[in-house]
Amino acid sequence: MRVYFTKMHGLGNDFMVVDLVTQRARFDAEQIRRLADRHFGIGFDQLLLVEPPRNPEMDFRYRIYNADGSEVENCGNGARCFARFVRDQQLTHKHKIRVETLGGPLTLLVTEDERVQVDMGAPRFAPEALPFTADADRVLHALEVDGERLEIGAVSMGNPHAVLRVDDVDSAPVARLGPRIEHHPHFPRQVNVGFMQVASRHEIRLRVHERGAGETLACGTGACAAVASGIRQGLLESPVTVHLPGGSLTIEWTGDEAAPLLMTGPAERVFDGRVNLR
Ligand SMILES: N[C@H](CCC[C@H](N)C(=O)O)C(=O)O
Repeated sequence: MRVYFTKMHGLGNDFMVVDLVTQRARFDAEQIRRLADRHFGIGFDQLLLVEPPRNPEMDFRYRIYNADGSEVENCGNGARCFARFVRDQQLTHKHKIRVETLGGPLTLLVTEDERVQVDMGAPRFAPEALPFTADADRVLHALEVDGERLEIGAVSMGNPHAVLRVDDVDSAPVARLGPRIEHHPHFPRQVNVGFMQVASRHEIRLRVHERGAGETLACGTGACAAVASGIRQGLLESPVTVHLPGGSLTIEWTGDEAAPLLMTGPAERVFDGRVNLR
């Protein structure tokens, strides 16, 4: 089966985007893993499938799969690329786009300069929202990893995030601790792991070891989770510029736990392609 796709990225977090409004195709986990491979396939961090909405009040549904084939609830950089894609493909002419995701509804605003602002919804700190095995909702949780006692912020942005404060992201033990926390038994559905260096009250540096994809050049939901945890700890004030290896995002949040986080950043097209699915 021949399928047309577009390769896109948000600050280097890269995606294969497929229009399933005008095309028909089915992707299983094995196929996704093969397509995600950067030597034997197309290569991407996540696959984004654009579908008609199930709820008539929404404009689209978009499904997100990690490179390991797992379906996930939310993808911040992916949401910006999705918004750019549906307008470029003439699937909509709206500037305000409502979309269904596994993690809940999102509202995307495409600005005149083609930047995209995403209402990422409110953060959730209750451990069961991630899910995370903990006795109570805390600003910081103790987590034992290979005999080391860590303190983490636990935040759900629809998808689960553990946020670890470090003095210097460049020397942070991302490769060693990322996978160990991702697969820690206290995270029954695994977890994305953010390593946050506080540069000022309005600026952080961040690296993210992503669940199901490894360290990526940027993570939108990870940026939101780090800012939410940092503001809740009294370390940060909105707006916060988040410097990731692939570039910077602006995150706004009033600190009211019912209020949504707003994320603004770029979305780039790289190339269009065609692939034959088995
Ligand atoms: N790896 C994430 C999904 C992609 C999130 C990231 N690419 C973003 O921009 O938010 C998870 O398993 O929850």
